[in-house]
Amino acid sequence: MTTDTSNHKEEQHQFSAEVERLMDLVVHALYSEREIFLRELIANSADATDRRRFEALTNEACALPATPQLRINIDKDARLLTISDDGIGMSKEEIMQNLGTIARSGTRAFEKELKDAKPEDRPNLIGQFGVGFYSAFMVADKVEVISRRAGTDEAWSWVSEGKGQYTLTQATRDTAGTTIILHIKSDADEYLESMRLENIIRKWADHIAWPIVIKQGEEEERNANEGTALWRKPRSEITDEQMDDFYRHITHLFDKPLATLLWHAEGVFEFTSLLFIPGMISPFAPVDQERKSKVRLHVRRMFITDEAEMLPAWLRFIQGIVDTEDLPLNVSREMLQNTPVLARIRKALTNRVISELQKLSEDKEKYGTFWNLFGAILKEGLWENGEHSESILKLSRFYSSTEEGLTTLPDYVSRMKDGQEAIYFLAGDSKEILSSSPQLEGFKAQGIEVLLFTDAVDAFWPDRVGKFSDKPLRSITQAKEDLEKLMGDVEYVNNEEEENLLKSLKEVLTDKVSEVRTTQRLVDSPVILAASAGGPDLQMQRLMRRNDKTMPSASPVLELNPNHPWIKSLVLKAKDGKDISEEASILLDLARVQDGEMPIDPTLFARRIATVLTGK
Ligand SMILES: Nc1ncnc2c1ncn2[C@@H]1O[C@H](COP(=O)(O)OP(=O)(O)OP(=O)(O)O)[C@@H](O)[C@H]1O
Repeated sequence: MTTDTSNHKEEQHQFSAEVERLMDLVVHALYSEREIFLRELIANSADATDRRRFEALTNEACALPATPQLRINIDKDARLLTISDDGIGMSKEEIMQNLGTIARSGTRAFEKELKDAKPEDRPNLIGQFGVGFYSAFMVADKVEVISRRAGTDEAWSWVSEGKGQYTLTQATRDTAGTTIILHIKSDADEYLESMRLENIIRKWADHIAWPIVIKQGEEEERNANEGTALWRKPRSEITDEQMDDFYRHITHLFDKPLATLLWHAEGVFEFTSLLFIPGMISPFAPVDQERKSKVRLHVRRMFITDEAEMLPAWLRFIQGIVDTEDLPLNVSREMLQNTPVLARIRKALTNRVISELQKLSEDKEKYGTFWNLFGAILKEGLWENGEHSESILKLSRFYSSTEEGLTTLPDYVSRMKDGQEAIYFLAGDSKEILSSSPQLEGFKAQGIEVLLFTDAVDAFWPDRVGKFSDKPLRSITQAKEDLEKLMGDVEYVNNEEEENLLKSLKEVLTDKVSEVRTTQRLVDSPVILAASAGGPDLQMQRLMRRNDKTMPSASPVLELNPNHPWIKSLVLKAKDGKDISEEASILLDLARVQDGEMPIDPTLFARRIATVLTGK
């Protein structure tokens, strides 16, 4: 492979300012770990080869050579380290785009993470921010890239010393692919030693499915990776370190997995899967809107796609790979959607993951960590209310009004009181708001446990699922009759003066509440909101309104505690024919605030309170 620049004009280009800053960061912050440049370049070459194989499915002009390889060549005298692949290559525009600008803008985020990360975690940040290529400048004072896009005849050479600018020249390359030539720095001799490079490859790139061959001077070419994909080995032959490295490689995370599942399925259909429950949430999760499983599908070790949705969306926190023998290498997109083989693998995987979670749940501490990270996602499966609902319900953990820490539904059921027919819950924004909510007062007084639902999805799934072990799930904001029943028939009849207050309040709040009534469920609080008869749970309505401001809502019921001194004084005020409209508004706003909602008009609310406190 030669660079023929004699007949071609050189073009000078400036790096974007972000690239320069990043290069500087990468080169300096990671200097002590500079061997990872090789991992990054090999990963890029392997990705490029995967992409070419995939593109060849629909475009014959991109077909791979018979034995695609990643080649590493060492020329000690010239101090050159060359990494060359048969990958997809880059056009001139792609070179400028990929090696001159930053795809994922985030220099500042990168800088911050680098500063916060422990030194041993820093190398993994590189992959995460997509700045791997620039790590070449840790060991090279000049880098040349010669690339020819598959399906084209044109090759381009990119050359840079990593300082502000690069040059582009038209070049020649016999076949499609990319060659990267590193002019090794004077203090980086070690990277001109084949043994050293082989060690790095064994450490970082052993799982790369494409053969990596290494050649030094006149020496024989040697295979540097075992070419056995890690997941194909028995667990006993994989060290924990290799496993953790592989986890970081495919997840782009920088911790250790919470749980690892290596499964060689044999029988009717054969596949291997290596799945991880991450120990952290990806920093990109909040911007990653795609609610889909990204588990990678391989066929006979070759990467095919990460869009085959190998697991249901509610297991999308699981990462890893599935490798099967039962599909052709040139599997088409359509096939990915329709083939019964994949449907069966998906089903088997889902069942296996669920049983793995059941196992994990025996370790209370670990499962607690898992639950805090991913419980909310898992519960989305309840909303689907499919065949796995029962299992997910058993795997679910909840806070409770009476128990320390997290509890389970079976445990709740075992604690249910005589005569208690339903499983009661209260949904809201946080455990703190919920555990001191006046909504609980009546149930507490009756010694009834209430589960505290704190995830947004909790406002929705109970309606879908309906019951657990034949016990209906019921929000206490909809449980007026239940509570009355539990309290026995101590029916409270309003006196005429109380009726009068209720009527006046209803007149003032006419368009904001559906009803004003007294309640016996409050002990210490004067007022509370309840769902209107047959209406949806209050938290569900709140969440829907937060999403869509124009959402019409069912007006709630305002319930008063007739035994509370403030309500008693209002009864008298109304009896004397005095204006109670200010108090009416305050009552409603207080009830809203208790549930973690805003007053209808916060400023007016503040003013009203100030006025009342001033005694005017
Ligand atoms: N050998 C190669 N063949 C083809 N394209 C390449 C090659 N090396 C790099 N590129 C292109 O340059 C881009 C930038 O590479 P870089 O290593 O900086 O980041 P990345 O690969 O996108 O991110 P990450 O390091 O997280 O994988 C790649 O996305 C790819 O498009």
